[in-house]
Amino acid sequence: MAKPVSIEVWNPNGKYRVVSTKSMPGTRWINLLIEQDCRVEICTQKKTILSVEDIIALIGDKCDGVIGQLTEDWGEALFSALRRAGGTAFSNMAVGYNNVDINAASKYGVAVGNTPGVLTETTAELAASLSLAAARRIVEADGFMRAGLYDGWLPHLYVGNLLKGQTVGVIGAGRIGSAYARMMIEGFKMNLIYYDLYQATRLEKFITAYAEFLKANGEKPVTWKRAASMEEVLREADVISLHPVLDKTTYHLINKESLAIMKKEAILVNCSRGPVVDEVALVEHLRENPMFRVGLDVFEDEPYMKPGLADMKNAIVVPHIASASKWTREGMATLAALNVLGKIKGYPVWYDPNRVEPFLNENVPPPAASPSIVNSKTLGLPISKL
Ligand SMILES: NC(=O)c1ccc[n+]([C@@H]2O[C@H](COP(=O)([O-])OP(=O)(O)OC[C@H]3O[C@@H](n4cnc5c(N)ncnc54)[C@H](O)[C@@H]3O)[C@@H](O)[C@H]2O)c1
Ligand SMILES: O=C(O)[C@H](O)CO
Repeated sequence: MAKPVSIEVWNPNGKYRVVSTKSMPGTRWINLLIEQDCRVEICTQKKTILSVEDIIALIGDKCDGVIGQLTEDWGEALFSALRRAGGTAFSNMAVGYNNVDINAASKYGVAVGNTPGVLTETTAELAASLSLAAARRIVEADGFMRAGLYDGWLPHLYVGNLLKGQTVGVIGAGRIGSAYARMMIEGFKMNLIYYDLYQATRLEKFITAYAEFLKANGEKPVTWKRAASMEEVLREADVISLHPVLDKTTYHLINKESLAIMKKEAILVNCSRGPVVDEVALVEHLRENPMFRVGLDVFEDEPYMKPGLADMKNAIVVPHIASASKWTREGMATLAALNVLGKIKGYPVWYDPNRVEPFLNENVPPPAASPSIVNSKTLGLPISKL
């Protein structure tokens, strides 16, 4: 028998019981649920990662829907428990849902929501920050200053790379990968090479138009190329940023062999998911190639780092904060709550998960729809015509 889990309750007399496994930023998401007759229970347990047993205890005997986190293992055990409690709705407070077994959810008739779009620019900005920090050795230089080692300007002190005119490589040019590419191209006039299973048509059009603009103003135009293979990107790019989903095709996409074909002074950034990179191979590569630099927001065995990584001066590491801006995190909470609410109330699924802005305007009520349900087709859920 699992121990009871501590909770905070809002609107105790609400008809529908919605559980959030974590406190989430802002209050709009709570208010939206309360306005629609939900009793909201927020787990207040002082434990960062909840176990399956903890969550089963939270679900209890009657639960209509759950808002969960990417650190939780949402599989057979949790979806069957949710279904037994009468629940049909779950949403990750994240766009990535590799922690969720979609087949198990669909088997129990549970809709699975995620939070696309609201975090695109915020995440791309962190990838751009890591790219810059690595190129200009900002973290190393900051440590040097704080250690009191600076005793005057020197021609060789913390010399890094100029991004202008270099090539940025993007693996996975979806929402975030494309936003990052635009930042690096428009901001730093880099050239692009990308690899994705699909053509990034809008991105290509943007760069073509930007190149025309530069040319018309007497500047060197930027260029773009869609690579036929990921290896082509790795060979040619000076800065490579990883933005694919994590699935069987992308697990250890970056490994000993792929690292070996990258330029010795390349920069690698990962703001996707840790297991996209073989971290043991990466530590080895960083050790053998001191001019190779890496910026990591995610780790293979999160929250842990593989042995040796923390000692590498050519690595910048931050704790999975790519989507951590106030506006984005509040928006993610709102989208996750509305995913769950929409299913409970029998609303349709929003017609385009790439256009979620109408749900984020605090001055008007959100559309009566679930913003993004990833198994909507399998469950045969109706799509909004709004
Ligand atoms: N670090 C963070 O805090 C953070 C924040 C947001 C998202 N993410 C991660 O970023 C991922 C991408 O988010 P998004 O909104 O851009 O999703 P998206 O679906 O718009 O983009 C993912 C892209 O990856 C491509 N892809 C899939 N398999 C591939 C493969 N084998 N090789 C190359 N490309 C492949 C897809 O075609 C797609 O274009 C999420 O799934 C999540 O895991 C991390
Ligand atoms: O997938 C996601 O959304 C992130 O990892 C957290 O923002």
